Amino acid sequence: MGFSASFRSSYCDGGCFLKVQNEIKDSKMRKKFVRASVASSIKSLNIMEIKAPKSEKFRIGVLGASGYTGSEIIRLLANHPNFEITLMTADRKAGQSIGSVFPQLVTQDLPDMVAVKDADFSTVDAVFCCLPHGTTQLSLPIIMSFATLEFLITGLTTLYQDYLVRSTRVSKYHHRKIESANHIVVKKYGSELGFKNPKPLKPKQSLFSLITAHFSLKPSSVLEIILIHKQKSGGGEYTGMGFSASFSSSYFDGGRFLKTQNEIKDSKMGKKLVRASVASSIKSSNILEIKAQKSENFRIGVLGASGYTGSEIIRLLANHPNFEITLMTADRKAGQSIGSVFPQLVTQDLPDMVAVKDADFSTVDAVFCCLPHGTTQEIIKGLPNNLKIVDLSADFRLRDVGKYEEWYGQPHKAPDLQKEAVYGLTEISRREIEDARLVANPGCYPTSIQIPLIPLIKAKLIEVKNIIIDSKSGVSGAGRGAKEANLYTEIAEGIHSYGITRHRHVPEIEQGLSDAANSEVTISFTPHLMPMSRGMQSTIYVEMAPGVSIKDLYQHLSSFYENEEFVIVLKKNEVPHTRHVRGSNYCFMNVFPDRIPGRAIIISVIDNLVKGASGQALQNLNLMMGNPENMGLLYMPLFP
Ligand SMILES: NC(=O)C1=CN([C@@H]2O[C@H](COP(=O)(O)OP(=O)(O)OC[C@H]3O[C@@H](n4cnc5c(N)ncnc54)[C@H](OP(=O)(O)O)[C@@H]3O)[C@@H](O)[C@H]2O)C=CC1
Ligand SMILES: CC(=O)N[C@@H](CCC(=O)OP(=O)(O)O)C(=O)O
Repeated sequence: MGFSASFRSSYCDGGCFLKVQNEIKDSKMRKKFVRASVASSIKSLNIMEIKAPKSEKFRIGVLGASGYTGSEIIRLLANHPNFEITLMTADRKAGQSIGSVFPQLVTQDLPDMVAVKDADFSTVDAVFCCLPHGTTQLSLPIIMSFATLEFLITGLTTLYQDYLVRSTRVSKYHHRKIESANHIVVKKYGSELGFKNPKPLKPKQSLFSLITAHFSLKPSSVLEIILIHKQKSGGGEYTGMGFSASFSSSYFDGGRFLKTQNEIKDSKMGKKLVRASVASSIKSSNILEIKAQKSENFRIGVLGASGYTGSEIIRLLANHPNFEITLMTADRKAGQSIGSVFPQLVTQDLPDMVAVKDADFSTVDAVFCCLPHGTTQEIIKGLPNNLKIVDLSADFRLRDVGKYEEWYGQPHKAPDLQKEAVYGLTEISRREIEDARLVANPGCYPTSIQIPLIPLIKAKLIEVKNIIIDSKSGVSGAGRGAKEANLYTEIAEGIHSYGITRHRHVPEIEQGLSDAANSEVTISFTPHLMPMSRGMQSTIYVEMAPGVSIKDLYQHLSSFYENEEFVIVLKKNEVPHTRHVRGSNYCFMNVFPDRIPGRAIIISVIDNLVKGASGQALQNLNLMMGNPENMGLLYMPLFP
């Protein structure tokens, strides 16, 4: 699978993208090639219905789920197509839910953690053992005592390797395990050394000594050893996985594990249901063979690909099943490759960036416009009018052209287009966005503020006077352009307010809140720059309407956003943190009583580059192109 990330399912039937459950049920999907990666956390769509039956899944246990490597396994498996977590253990935190221990995983529907001694290993086919060394040896016998479990363990602790590999006292049971393995993969520092058809171990000989002798390695070598066993039930085989970040891809053809290119080619995979986790960046594999046809994709342009929001679009689209980037523009960096401008994207096979004036827009169906405000109106005016456009700049957000000129200090260069633009706060304006050609993606501060306030104002639960908003942003909010004010020395080790009473997001926020209230709303808004690269928090102080309680606000927000994929009202008293939404499209929020009677404090957090910009933009383009709204967006937050 791709890096750190999330896959969504795409179901393609002869090039026609399937939207509704019935279409999918009626399609020939079960016989045809399908490029599917199934997310486990889809709430609002009917995709659950078309998930493969449970019997096709492997049930996974995570021992030590309350630790960092355990939670990273959970993050990665959130989008794994056929590994489903059915058991999680913890020690001090046994009995707790994953969301209470790792709020960034609150969206995952998982069992509570139990103590290892209480775990029922008959509910799993494989385990990731993420326990501290010194405890692992004690835990493994408990697991191994379940004879029915044809288990495979990827040791995340050195001690596990000690136990299975270095120990001179390999038990008969382990001898049997090793000998029955029909393939052993040995890795050193991530590189595969190979090692097939293991020779039988002599009594008391450790596997480690066998391997080090075989490869002439020093006895001190640290190796990762993966045993591949034939699976007793189901007739297939399964493979172990590497250390938490390196997943092996699995190709199943009628339950059979495909190993070589020829086997893949010769298989009936082209006609059968294939559940594949497709890596975009694995060069050595032949996954490209089974990627969906290019013609089934929408061709996407990214204008301003060399900026922060542009590169975030590229990161998100790397795992999007039917949006393919065919055009990218830059200004100063025109002519360069994406890998030279953003080395973290070097694995992406993308066209070089060109200047907007040299771009061939006949090669795209839709564009994300990630340009500075002030440059965007003219550029969008010049685009072919069959293109769908999501504009991330502020140039089309204000309906009142006069207000734009007043707050942005320049004339509006495309007032006609302004009439057509739909303001893209997805959860609020979904219907209009679906039919729009040009969507003005909201600013990051306005997103974090309007998501909690609009439902409360519409329901008349809060007063519209005296709304005080204190917001804080990471520095990426200011873009990648070099500015003295954004030097490390200017922003590290301190915070400061800016744009007090005159920040250009004021009219945008007031526009949205006034629409909700059906009357003019004026706010107090003070943004702050924080010494962090991403993240945004808005702390909002409001006066409740007469007779309204905190409970009413909480209940209304909870029910308003109950079926929303990306807006999460946390449990009572839980404080939203920016670090719990980092890299994801989630908005976490909560409501707290103020000490002043009748007032409430609302806190909402987003990642300014994702829900505050590129993630919401992708949500919008998904809607405009008829995709499920969450497609390509189920990246779990990156924490720590
Ligand atoms: N950063 C954030 O958190 C958010 C930003 N936004 C908005 O999204 C837009 C993009 O922001 P961001 O990515 O941060 O900005 P960056 O400054 O990081 O990137 C700007 C991009 O536009 C290109 N560009 C600059 N000037 C011109 C021009 N005159 N003609 C054509 N291309 C040009 C740059 O090319 P080159 O690198 O070659 O100079 C670069 O690709 C802005 O309007 C911003 O306000 C919205 C929400 C949040
Ligand atoms: C930290 C920082 O400088 N943030 C930007 C807002 C980023 C954003 O969302 O602005 P757009 O309206 O351009 O989309 C600012 O205050 O101007």
